[in-house]
Amino acid sequence: MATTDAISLSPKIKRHKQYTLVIPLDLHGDRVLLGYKLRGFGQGKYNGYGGKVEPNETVIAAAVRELHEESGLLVEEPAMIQRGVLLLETVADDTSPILEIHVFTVETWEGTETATDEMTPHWFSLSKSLTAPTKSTPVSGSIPPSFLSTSSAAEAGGVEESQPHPGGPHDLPVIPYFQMWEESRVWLPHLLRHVSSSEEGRGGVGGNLISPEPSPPAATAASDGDRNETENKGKKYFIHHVQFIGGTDMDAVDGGEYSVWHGMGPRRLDWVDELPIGEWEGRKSFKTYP
Ligand SMILES: Nc1ncnc2c1[nH]c(=O)n2[C@H]1C[C@H](O)[C@@H](COP(=O)(O)OP(=O)(O)OP(=O)(O)O)O1
Repeated sequence: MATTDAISLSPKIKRHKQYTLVIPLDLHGDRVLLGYKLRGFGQGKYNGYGGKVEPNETVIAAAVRELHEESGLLVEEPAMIQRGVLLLETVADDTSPILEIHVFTVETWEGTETATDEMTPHWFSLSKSLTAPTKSTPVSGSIPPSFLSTSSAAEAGGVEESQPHPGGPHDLPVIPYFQMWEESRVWLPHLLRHVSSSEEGRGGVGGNLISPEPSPPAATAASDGDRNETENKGKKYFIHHVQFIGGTDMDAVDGGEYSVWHGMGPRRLDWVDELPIGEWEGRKSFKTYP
């Protein structure tokens, strides 16, 4: 509980640097698409698709562009469903901007997910990924060899389309939360539960694949904003505010190295009716939210 209550954001003036992050969801197939980053910032991690918002580009146009460049999937702007914002701040370095990452999901697109030289696509089970696993959960061990072969091919330099998992959605692995950016294991299970519970009400998400009473959240998730999950139900967007204290990413494939963007410190996750996007637009200073 302390982690969500303790955050006290830097009163210093900091620039915001805008990014996008898009997570394709195949609700009827009970699947979530993530990319495995092959190079650059975040190499060796799974994540949604996204990147920097270019000067004179809108956030939503950047989301559409990055998704297409990195996955081959083509969506129209109205198909982008805005879900929330990550505000990531490092206190290990006074000069780094606040990363303002706008999170979207998409449920319809044209084209097929394709490996690029930056990302290889992987489908994960939606209903099995509603709770953040604890470190001891054998997440990567649950990924069958046939599933990994796409990534190996692309890592070897090939560009190849991912194939549906032969065993169908029931055989898809749990999202490997410990091979993602640290803050993802807090907000992503919340978002997936939020989407699933709204879909359940509409009779969606793979028919009966989502159990009507999902198993209780793991301890890590429970301390990060679950307290008000029931009362947050009608709210549309999340704001996840995290301070990093700097450190070594021990979960990285290569053992990790020191970075100001490691070491998740104080954080809070709030659900809101409206995102104060206007307030952030072009903003050069940073004030405590809310
Ligand atoms: N903690 C953290 N730090 C940095 N980036 C992220 C996170 N968590 C995240 O989810 N992300 C996301 C935000 C973006 O979607 C990507 C990072 O984008 P990046 O690859 O740096 O941007 P590009 O514009 O694609 O960069 P180029 O390599 O093309 O220059 O991760």
